[in-house]
Amino acid sequence: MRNSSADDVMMEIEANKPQGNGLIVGGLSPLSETLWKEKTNTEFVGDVSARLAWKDLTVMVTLGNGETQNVLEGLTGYAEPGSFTALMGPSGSGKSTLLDALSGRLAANAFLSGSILLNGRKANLSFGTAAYVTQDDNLIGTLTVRETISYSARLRLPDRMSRSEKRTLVESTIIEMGLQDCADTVIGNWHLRGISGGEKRRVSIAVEILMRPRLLFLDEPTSGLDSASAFFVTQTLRGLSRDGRTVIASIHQPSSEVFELFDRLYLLSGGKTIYFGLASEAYEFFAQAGFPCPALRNPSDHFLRCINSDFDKVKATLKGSMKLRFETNDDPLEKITTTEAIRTLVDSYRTSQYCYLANQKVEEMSKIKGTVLDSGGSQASFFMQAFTLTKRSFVNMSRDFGYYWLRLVIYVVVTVCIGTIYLNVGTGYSSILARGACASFVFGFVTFMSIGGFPSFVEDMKVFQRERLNGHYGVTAFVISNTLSAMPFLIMITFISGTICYFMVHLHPGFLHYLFFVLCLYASVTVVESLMMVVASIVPNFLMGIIIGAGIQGIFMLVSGYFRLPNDIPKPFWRYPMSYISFHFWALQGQYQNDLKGLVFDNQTPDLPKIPGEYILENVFQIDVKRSKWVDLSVLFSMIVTYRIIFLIMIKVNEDVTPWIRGYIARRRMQQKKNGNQNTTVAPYGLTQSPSLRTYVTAGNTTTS
Ligand SMILES: Nc1ncnc2c1ncn2[C@@H]1O[C@H](COP(=O)(O)OP(=O)(O)OP(=O)(O)O)[C@@H](O)[C@H]1O
Repeated sequence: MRNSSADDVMMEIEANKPQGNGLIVGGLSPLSETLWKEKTNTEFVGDVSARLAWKDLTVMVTLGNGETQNVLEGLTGYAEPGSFTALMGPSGSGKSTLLDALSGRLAANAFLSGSILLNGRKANLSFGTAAYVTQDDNLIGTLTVRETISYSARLRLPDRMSRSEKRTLVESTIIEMGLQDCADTVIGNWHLRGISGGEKRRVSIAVEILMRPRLLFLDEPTSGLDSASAFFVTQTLRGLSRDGRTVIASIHQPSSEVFELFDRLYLLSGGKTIYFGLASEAYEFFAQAGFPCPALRNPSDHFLRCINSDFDKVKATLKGSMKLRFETNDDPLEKITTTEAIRTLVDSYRTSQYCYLANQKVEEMSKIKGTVLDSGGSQASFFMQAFTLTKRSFVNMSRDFGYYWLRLVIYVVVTVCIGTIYLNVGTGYSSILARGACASFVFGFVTFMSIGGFPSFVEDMKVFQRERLNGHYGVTAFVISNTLSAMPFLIMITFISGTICYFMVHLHPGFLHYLFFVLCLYASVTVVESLMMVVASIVPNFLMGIIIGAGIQGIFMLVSGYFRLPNDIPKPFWRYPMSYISFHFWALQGQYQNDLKGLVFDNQTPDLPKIPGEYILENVFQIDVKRSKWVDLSVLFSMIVTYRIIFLIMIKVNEDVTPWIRGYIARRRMQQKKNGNQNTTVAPYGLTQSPSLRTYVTAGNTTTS
């Protein structure tokens, strides 16, 4: 069977190959060519298009009880430059798994056998070699479409590329994706009305095609869109493929207009191939197999109707006249079960010319060793990445009312309340405890409110995970930018609220005392932020994260030395190490000294001598007065650094160690099951674990498909 339309396209691309200056770049538009030239100093670049082939691909997953399940079984297929391949099948047929297997993103409990070849070589596609557009549009809601694409360009394009060149690339991408009309509209979030779902999807695609990747994977790019938006998105994808790119997308339920845009169709059911070939010939295949598409039925609906075994359950539950109507219908599908139809179609495909041609083509493709495509990840320097991320994050924080502005309002209100309650606290006998309680409330409850930023951290983490997996920037640049961008807001919030509190309560007078108080408040709030970032990297669900963060802070508060005096805190666990780990402990110790040292307080009765602050510190609050309060402050700052380092380590662990451990556990379970029950299916010979990042990327969405 000849692929006439794809061949025509290929000829067109061949004819358009730019030549000259000894440089030959295959199948690229002038813009794409610029990027590839930027990437290499070699005289001869060669054909950089991506030919992807997969042979006998089997994916087996281990379930919680150690049982195994084949999600994909012996799939063979290919995707060529200049063509748009659609993966279709009923829910649970393995579309996402095939896409994940091809892009190197399988879950840790999934094991892969067979081969995946990119340009005739074993493929290793993780971190940016291929672009992957996920189902969820994890974009920053406060940025406009143009800003989103521009920041992405600055994050990844080489530093030596001029600003005007970068701008040209951004503008051309906006035009390519048909986003001109909404270029200056914000993406939108919970309080900002933004662009439509279809436009969001196109922005997600625009960001991924900026670096002109040769291979583009998309997981259900049309899901949740109305038919017009779905058509527009699909047409854009087809347009992208015509630029010499290889585009593979899983599509759930395409309309007939959308279906007509597919070049090739990979139809799956229960992890088996039902059909692979030209989309336009699927109609003929189904007719040959005994399931012709009835007149007036959308072909894609018909194909999915034939292979969706859920229809058996629907038929079984239909009673009476409806059932009779089915049985008297001429449609062959109404006479047999879907399971039987699937079996017939799988067998028909295996013995068909389509299968024969696909195998032959894959054999051919595996013999030709083409260009090794390097990572399509960032080409910007570390400093450029860190600078751009800091700026982007700062802009987002300043525009998102819920990030810091709302907190500023609450902090001001709460500190005015504190100021009113402890107004001019003085140096009377009763003010000794009042000062202690005031400090405890400020460093306990006021810092606790920083937990309110957690939902925003979770959103940031989702964007980071998407961008990280597509190789946009490194972990260190993200951690540094995150720390720097929040700094001005935290300084503003803590200095404004700290100043209100300090002057209303009339704490120990003197500039250094004031400075210490606000610095201590700033450090404590930043420690809480850093702690919550660590929590966000472990528990990306915002409700669970807030509960865990609140729990940790509650425990820290208990051992701060206010609710139980330091010497009375039970040893060894609560006193050592818990009170030393608690930032409240250091903040309170420092502030008590800052406030009381040097002051003299009235005694219980006027005839008794006045009480020096040092005496109170040592005997009432059990504070070590020999230790400088600045030491306490330095400990708080070192905690910020420590938590940020833990945050960085946790991200690295999530990326590298967790999938490895999960894979190891899955193997162990499988082995144990095998030992306990010889009949259980176990990994066939040659099954290898795939490079795994899928759990990591989906963790934020609490789904694995
Ligand atoms: N890592 C995994 N662990 C356990 N089961 C898995 C795993 N990955 C996939 N599966 C199972 O394999 C089957 C195919 O899943 P997959 O997500 O690939 O289907 P799909 O065709 O993309 O479905 P949908 O259209 O609903 O997203 C499902 O039954 C799913 O539960």
